[in-house]
Amino acid sequence: MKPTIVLVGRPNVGKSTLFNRLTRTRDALVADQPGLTRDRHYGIGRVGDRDYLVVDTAGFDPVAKDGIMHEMARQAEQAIAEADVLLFLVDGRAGRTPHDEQIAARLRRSGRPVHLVVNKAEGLERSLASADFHALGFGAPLPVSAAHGDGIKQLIDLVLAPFPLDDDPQSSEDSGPAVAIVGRPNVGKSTLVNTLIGEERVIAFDLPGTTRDAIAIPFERGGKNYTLIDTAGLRRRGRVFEAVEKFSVIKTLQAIQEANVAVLVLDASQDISDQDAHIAGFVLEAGRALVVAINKWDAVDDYQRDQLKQEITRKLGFLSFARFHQISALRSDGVGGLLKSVDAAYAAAMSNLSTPQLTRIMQAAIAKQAPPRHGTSRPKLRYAHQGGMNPPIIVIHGNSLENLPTSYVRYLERAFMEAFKLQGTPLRIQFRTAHNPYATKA
Ligand SMILES: Nc1nc2c(ncn2[C@@H]2O[C@H](COP(=O)(O)OP(=O)(O)OP(=O)(O)O)[C@@H](O)[C@H]2O)c(=O)[nH]1
Ligand SMILES: Nc1nc2c(ncn2[C@@H]2O[C@H](COP(=O)(O)OP(=O)(O)OP(=O)(O)O)[C@@H](O)[C@H]2O)c(=O)[nH]1
Repeated sequence: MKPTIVLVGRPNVGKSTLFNRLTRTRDALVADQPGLTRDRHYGIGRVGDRDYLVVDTAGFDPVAKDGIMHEMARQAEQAIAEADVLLFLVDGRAGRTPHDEQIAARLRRSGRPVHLVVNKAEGLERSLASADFHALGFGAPLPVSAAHGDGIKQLIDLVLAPFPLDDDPQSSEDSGPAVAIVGRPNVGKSTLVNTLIGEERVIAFDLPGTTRDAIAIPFERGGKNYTLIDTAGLRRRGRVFEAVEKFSVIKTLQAIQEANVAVLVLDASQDISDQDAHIAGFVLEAGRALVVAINKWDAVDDYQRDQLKQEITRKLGFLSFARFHQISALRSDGVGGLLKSVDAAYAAAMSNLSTPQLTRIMQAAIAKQAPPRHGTSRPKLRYAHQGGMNPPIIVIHGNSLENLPTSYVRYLERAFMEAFKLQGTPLRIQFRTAHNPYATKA
């Protein structure tokens, strides 16, 4: 499972700046998707070859006692409890403050590994930047500049060293696709799990070795095998599964990462909320295959159904690659169809795309619409091959590819999606230019 890094520190020390820096590479992958707004507090990131989740507790002031500040404090507490690593940020320019000391005392009680990070350290002498902060009692402070990017790679290498490198989810023919059922609180996730995999369909499963591991529950339906990925504390209580822990964004993100296919559950009786859109955005960022279940369809009238359809188009337009199903988990309506789409999305995500075919489709797309000129030159696309699965990655080689506008990249994406019928999975295109073999754009 990918480690979760949680950023804590008093206001203005640079937590959001560090969060943005740590999630920037992933940002680029999903930039310019119409309608997609990113969650400013939870993200997926990669530095070097390390993938991780990162949580910014910005605005979650752990010392506040009531009101909105209290709710934010509650979220910060939850994030601290679920962290694999805490980064305690302080301001190298402002020096140590009483507020830093309060936070230090709180973090010491958390029992989680804490690294003290001195931000805004650019241009400061290393010893000067650190001396004052030793007294906080977290060992040698690590100087960084979130704004300039200094010391970030070293920081990540150091704090993630104890965690094994984690591959993307693997599936075998025996266990079938790994499926995560995700959605905000109360949309009917537990009900859907029970409808899908009611007692008789569950194959024996082991509880995880450590609390960090996700639980994988194998089940069989319609003669096919699936594995349900659950990190949200789903436990068997007698005949049914029940969520024993409260909703957790971190655990939702972890489940998405561990799965081949995410089923996003929406509640037809409620408006589409930012939280729905954010969870959908994570699926896209993680590159997972996706099926959307509009649940509680039984509980809404025609007018509400119409309204909901419009809202989905408006707020979740960036999910046009996915299939939507109207279901009632409670009445077990539409669940078979949902699973068929899970199978199809999984197959699309795992497609083998042959080099000659990819190159042919690319050339046909270029013949129909050439890439726009950039200055005096025109980007030249030479050939394409597959660079990965789940999501399918298409690597295009050529010249001046860094000058391709995003709109043209989207055009190519659509051409590949249509030609290979890749419904249900996002697709990534990476570019390798002769001058700069590592430039990527998506
Ligand atoms: N000099 C310098 N300034 C920085 C650095 N990182 C952040 N800042 C500045 O510090 C200020 C606060 O940064 P934020 O990232 O908003 O701080 P924050 O901790 O998220 O603040 P809250 O959202 O209030 O919790 C901004 O003006 C940033 O530009 C840095 O590495 N060097
Ligand atoms: N009318 C109707 N109600 C449903 C349906 N599915 C679930 N519900 C109800 O919605 C409520 C929430 O269902 P849960 O399955 O507990 O929702 P959840 O998403 O697991 O909730 P959390 O555990 O809080 O994340 C319960 O009262 C269910 O009975 C449905 O298809 N139709």
